Amino acid sequence: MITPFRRLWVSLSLSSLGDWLGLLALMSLAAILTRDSGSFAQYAAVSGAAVLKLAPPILFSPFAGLLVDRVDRRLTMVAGDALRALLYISVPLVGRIDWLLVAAFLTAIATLFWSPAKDAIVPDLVPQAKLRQVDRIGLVTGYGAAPVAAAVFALLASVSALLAGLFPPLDTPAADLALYANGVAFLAAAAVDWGLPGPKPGVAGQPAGSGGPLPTGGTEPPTTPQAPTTPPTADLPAPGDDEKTEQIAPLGSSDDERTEQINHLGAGEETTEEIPHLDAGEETTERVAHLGAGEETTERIPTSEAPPQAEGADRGQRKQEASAPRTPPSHGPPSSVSGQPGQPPRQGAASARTAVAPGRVPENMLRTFWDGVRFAGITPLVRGLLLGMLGAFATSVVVIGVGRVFVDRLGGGNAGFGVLFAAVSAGMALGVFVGPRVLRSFSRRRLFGLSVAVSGAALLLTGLIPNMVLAAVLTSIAGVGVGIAWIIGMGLLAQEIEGELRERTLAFLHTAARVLLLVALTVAPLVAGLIGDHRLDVRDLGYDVLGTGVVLVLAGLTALLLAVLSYRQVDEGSEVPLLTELIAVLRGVPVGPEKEDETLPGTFIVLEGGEGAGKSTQAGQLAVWLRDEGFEVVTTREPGSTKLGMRLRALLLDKEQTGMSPRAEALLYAADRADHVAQVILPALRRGAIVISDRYMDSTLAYQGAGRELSVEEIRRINEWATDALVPDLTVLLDVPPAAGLARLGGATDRIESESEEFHDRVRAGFRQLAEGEPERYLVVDARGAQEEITREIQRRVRPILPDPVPQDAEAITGMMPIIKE
Ligand SMILES: Nc1ncnc2c1ncn2[C@@H]1O[C@H](COP(=O)(O)OP(=O)(O)O)[C@@H](O)[C@H]1O
Ligand SMILES: Cc1cn([C@H]2C[C@H](O)[C@@H](COP(=O)(O)OP(=O)(O)O)O2)c(=O)[nH]c1=O
Repeated sequence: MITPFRRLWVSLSLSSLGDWLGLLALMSLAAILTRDSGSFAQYAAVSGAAVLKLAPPILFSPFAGLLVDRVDRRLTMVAGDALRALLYISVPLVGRIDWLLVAAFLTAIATLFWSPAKDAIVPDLVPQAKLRQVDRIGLVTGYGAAPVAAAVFALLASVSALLAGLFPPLDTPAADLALYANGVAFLAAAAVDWGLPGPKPGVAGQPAGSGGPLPTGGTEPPTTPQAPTTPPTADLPAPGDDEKTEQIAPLGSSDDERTEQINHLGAGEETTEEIPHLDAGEETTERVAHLGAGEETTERIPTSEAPPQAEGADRGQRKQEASAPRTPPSHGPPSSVSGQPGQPPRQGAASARTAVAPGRVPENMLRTFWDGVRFAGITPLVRGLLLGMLGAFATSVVVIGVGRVFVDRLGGGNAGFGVLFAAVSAGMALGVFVGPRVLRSFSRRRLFGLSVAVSGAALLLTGLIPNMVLAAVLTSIAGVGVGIAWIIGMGLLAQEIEGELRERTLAFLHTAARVLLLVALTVAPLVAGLIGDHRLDVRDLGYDVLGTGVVLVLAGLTALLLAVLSYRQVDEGSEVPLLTELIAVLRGVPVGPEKEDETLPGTFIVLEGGEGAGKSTQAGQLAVWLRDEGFEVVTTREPGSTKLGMRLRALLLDKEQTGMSPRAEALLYAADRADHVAQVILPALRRGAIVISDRYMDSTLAYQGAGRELSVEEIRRINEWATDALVPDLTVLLDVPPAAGLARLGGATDRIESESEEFHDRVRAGFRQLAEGEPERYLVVDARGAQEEITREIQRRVRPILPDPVPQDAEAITGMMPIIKE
């Protein structure tokens, strides 16, 4: 069955393919039609076609969005596709350059109206759970179509040449076939659009904007056709669905929707255990699946394995109740992101991206631009990133601007242009894809500068050595450089700035990229035309100086210069020289003499403090924030985060367990910690996650050391052994007078909480003493303050120690790559 969703997918793919193919074919035909009019006219025609096709969306997209709000979206889509089909077919039939230019402009206008109609129709056709997937499909079809279109173009050009060879009467310009094919693709898209469901009853005739919550972020209940009848999980596995990403709840979702999986590999047994997150002290149940010999079971067990009489077991319950009004506990599967409590419906990933999508935020482009420029001046890092990203992007676009004439001079013709275009765009796509994965232990900031430089060097060589095959290889390398720089730059920018400023800066980036694109496409061919082609004869050796080649060399040099400038701004000034670090990373050895032990890519943050200080609350808040920032976060706690730990916890907190000797108690906490580090913390840190633990070693030093009056030094030694000396990167001490903390909990309940007031006073003093000993590794916060203020204070302290981002949400960030066609 063809679902509306699939129809949409087919239609989007056809349109994207057609758009790219159209751009290539029009540029090619422009070159062919003006071949006899002198080289300058030829350059002007090629860049004219490109500019007329690309400029309207850049200049007018906000206005088109407003107009489309008043008409039927489906019909707008059908009309947009049909019109483009007719225009593309008309170009080779008329066969005149002036009509070609007019048609290029008109197709762009058609796209201008088609795009917002498509954006508005998406939420009507797609259940909320799939919006994210649609986002991704939009990106894949948007960018992925570029190299495919280029390949198709090269193929059609070759077929065309072959046909002309076999049947001389068919000797039409080689781009004709591509344009006809393009017309057919758009006709097909129009037919597919026709089959999309029309406006729903009640919504009919309503303006697109008010029915489509995507641009407005509306809060009406889901009205998608599938949503009410299909359970959210049932429609998840679909083509291209990525389980991992689905499990990561969309930005802004409440923390309790997320679960993490920890794999324990035991003797012949594999256990996948989903542990609860500490979200405002809330504990959810946990599902443990044992995969034994051919047997699979899923059992639900309570979080605390303590016997019923253990007071400790009630704590989770009580906390859950306390926080219930704020975020109702969710026992649902992690993927049920639709219908989230406390979340306005349909404010998923799709709207997160729309917030910065082109043409929406920059309502006043000039203001956006100006704000961006002003902000860019604030930090060197931001300045350097913008400089490098825009520079790399703009210079590589030059390849497309001069490419058509360049390959003509190299005897590449249409097929050659297709190959060149495919090389650049596939390179960019590859760069964006591998960027976060390449040289993981190498500094992201340095890799950023290097990628820009690599793309510059590749362009330089392309211009210097006019050879078709080399050009294809080198331009794809340039593309990879741009892609990597772009994805890393986006990640670093997102980490450096937040809130409204971030959106503005991203909007600026987007606008600037599009403007630069236009400038590069206009100016580059014209400069090439002005330079002209010459032949240098040095004694017997002749060298062809091509105008296009010179422009590529200039673009390469500019990119190299920008790479140096931006590298200077961006590099954090590590003592290890760039080359040393690079070589070390390539050889797979740790960098620098001081890091002889295993270097853990993750970050370890611990919250410490007395009872009721707000540790779980703050751990939850911190986790939500960091996840929104795109990090993988593991929240955990002591005691009791492993299977063994749960049993120890039950023993340790059971009030019936009277007369436990202090040393035994200290050793049991240390045993719990040893298991916790080995099973949960280290694996997460090794894969680069941020681990947030509610209590760690300092609790034992304070409670069993200061509180039980054992030797703090001895306990430290035992714990260093237990944890293999794993020290947190940051410990946040929430300092609160014991009475105030215990009062928040509504009185003492477990074995430790029921200790005397003096005991808790000693514990508090113990914590403070630890923090005073190592002020650079601690943040001490007065936990009597307002919860939100404490959260902000912690964020301020955490921000500088965050690792370079490895965006999991690569697709959301990729969305910021300027789309040429839209
Ligand atoms: N800054 C604060 N001011 C007032 N109450 C708070 C604050 N932080 C947390 N609470 C409340 O205090 C209680 C205990 O907080 P919790 O985070 O569970 O502490 P801990 O994990 O340190 O025992 C909860 O009911 C929580 O809502
Ligand atoms: C980790 C740790 C906890 N404890 C005590 C402190 C708490 O009273 C108890 C942990 O119980 P828990 O319910 O986790 O308390 P909280 O929410 O305050 O973290 O165990 C120690 O005495 N030593 C330790 O090393």
